[in-house]
Amino acid sequence: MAPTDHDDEPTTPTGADLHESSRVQPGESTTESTTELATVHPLPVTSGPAIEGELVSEEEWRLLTSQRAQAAWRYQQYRENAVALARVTRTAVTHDRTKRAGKFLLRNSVAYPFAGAGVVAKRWRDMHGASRYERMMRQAERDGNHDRLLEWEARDVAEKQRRHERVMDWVRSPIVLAKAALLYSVGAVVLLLTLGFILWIAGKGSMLGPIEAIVDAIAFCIWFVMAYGAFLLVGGSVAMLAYLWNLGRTRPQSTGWFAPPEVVGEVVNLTPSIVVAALRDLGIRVLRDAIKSDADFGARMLSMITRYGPGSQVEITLPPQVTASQVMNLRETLAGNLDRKAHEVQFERSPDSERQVTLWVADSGALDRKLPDSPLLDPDFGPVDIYRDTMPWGVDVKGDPVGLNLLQQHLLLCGLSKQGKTAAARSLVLWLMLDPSSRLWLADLKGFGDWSMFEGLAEILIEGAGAENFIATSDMLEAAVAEMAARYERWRAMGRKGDIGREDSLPGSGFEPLFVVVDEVQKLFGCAVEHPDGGDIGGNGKKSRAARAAQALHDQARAVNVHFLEFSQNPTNANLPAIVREGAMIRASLYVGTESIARMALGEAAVDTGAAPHALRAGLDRGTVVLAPGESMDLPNGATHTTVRTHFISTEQAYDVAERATAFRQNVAQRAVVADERDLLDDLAAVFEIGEDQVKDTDLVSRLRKLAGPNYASYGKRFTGTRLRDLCSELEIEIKRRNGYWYVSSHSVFTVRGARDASE
Ligand SMILES: Nc1ncnc2c1ncn2[C@@H]1O[C@H](COP(=O)(O)OP(=O)(O)OP(=O)(O)O)[C@@H](O)[C@H]1O
Repeated sequence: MAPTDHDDEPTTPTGADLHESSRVQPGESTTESTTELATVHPLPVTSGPAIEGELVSEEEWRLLTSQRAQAAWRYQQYRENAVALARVTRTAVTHDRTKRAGKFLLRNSVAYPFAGAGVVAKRWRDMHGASRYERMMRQAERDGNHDRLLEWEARDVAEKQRRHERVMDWVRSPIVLAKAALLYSVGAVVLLLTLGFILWIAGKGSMLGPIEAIVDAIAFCIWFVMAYGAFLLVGGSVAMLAYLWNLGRTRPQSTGWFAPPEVVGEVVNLTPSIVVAALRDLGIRVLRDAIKSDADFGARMLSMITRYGPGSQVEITLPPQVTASQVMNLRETLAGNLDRKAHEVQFERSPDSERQVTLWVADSGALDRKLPDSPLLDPDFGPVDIYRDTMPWGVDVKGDPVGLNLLQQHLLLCGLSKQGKTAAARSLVLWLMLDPSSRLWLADLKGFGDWSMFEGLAEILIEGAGAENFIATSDMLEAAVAEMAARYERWRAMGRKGDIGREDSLPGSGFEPLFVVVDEVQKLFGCAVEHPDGGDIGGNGKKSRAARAAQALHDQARAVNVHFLEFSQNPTNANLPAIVREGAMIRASLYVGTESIARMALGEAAVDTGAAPHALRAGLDRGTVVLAPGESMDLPNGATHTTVRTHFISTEQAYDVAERATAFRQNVAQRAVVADERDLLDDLAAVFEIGEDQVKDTDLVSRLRKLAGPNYASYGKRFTGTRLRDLCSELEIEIKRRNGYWYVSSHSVFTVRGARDASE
């Protein structure tokens, strides 16, 4: 009961009440008898016995007896109610569901119909104005197509003339129209009277019958419109609104703030409108104008958007006067427009056209997911055969494993300090050592123990900076040049020609794969130390002993199984001469500070086509390398580079792998290269995805490799798109060429396999 409520009904006192009332009389102080429990206030009863006894607190008593306390209590209740109401309202209004529902309502009731009206207005302007002609003329002018420009100019003039004549017709027409109306009316009356006369003669009606019938019909129409006009109006308006809503909903441009939830914030899939809007807002005027003036709002620039790994991919054909490089230079802006970070946006410019670019956009945060462990850490991994296997360095951003062919390739890996260069480089050398036939000469010019696990495995191990070590490293390079020359001589003396094969390079053959590795190589080329035998060690000219030796190795060592692997911090012209940089076939870079350093690390071609180690995040993308593998690896779609998240192998784990490599060498009997036989037809049938009609040959090669695993030699590094096509031709599987790419037909694969199975 509220404190101000009263119960006017007299209540019958119970025995206990009476007993109590007999002890406590009104006006009597009861303090003494009740001090232990509570203060008893006598209720203001004027006469008669107490009808009820109740224990109340001081506050309750005030509420029962004081008007002011009751008013204060009421106000407090109002305040609490108001605060609760405000809180509930705020929660409800700011709740995600309310926002979504609000956006849904506004989108469907306002944004779509208005957008649809915009489309109709644009179409109307196009149909009735000169804007279409002007747009086409501007486009032709941009394309430099003068014939088309003149043609559209002529059409524009003709259309303007036609429109002028129509306007003049309207000026002249009122008198003509009035005359015509009068003539038609008189004619109609005469006709109806004639008809009436015939009917009257025939005794079938009155003379004015037909005229009366026409008047009745007109009266009925007026009545119908007056009676049902409201329905017609509402029906027509609803149909019109539905038409505008549908037009607005299906146009490719986003409705901005009103857009459905999947196209703002944490975007998972790309939609054409998002890509077009992101391109439009890049700040390239020509691109923006081309999109705005396009009847399709720029959607025609895009191919179908497809899922690829943990992201989506789309091919973009830019309008004339816009180049892929212009867009790639605005990587950060584009990434921001797509609600992504720069490293989550990958470009591959088509080798065939400056205006074609493939854009891959990672799902938000997908590139920060944990990588699987390196296969090298599996205690059962190895021994490897570098003639057969590829090095499982990591996975590319699209989630495909990257296997690097390191045989007869020189390699350069660069990166800013503390980005994981040593770890990424060391995993390569660990893998090489898991082939018992590989030999290693190693110089670590930092000497912090990062490479000490190779003691016992490396025939030469130099650790530490300082003049002595620079001299020793320079000697090591020159010794490698001498070894190279000796191998050539021996090979010639043996009367052999052509490549050195696996059988020729077994341990003890003298042609074992030799890997000459220098970590922190920039110190060597940047040093100002003179060799005791004369000449500078560092420098970038012809006088530099180290640079001369490196160049000689790059030029000729590959063919005789001598490899040069360099790992360098921030390369500059001073510490990594161009003649040394350019000789490496495989080039890779971790995060570097600027595009110009990226160019030194990876070369102009890779950066020009979109490779961007400078777009990686310092510290966050440790171990992520942008790889330009040259011809050592078939990249899908003929790409020049890929981004690899390398598997991390810690220093302790590196010791375990090195121990395993040592054990393999102890029982060095070269294992036979036995490969399980696989069936290409079955494998091809397995790698086509449901609904795929045809797939590029190089994509199939990647998929087959993934299917068979890194140890299956037949799908190893020599298994290229060309090889696959040859095998398909032998099996009579249909291959087609389109836009410069080769495609294998899935239908043909299944048909050939079905025929084979039936004949078996
Ligand atoms: N792939 C990786 N994932 C996570 N952390 C890594 C990865 N690679 C390296 N790191 C960590 O980054 C730190 C630096 O690694 P590393 O020594 O390999 O870098 P660096 O580029 O060689 O540095 P510096 O050139 O200064 O020697 C190490 O503490 C290592 O634990």
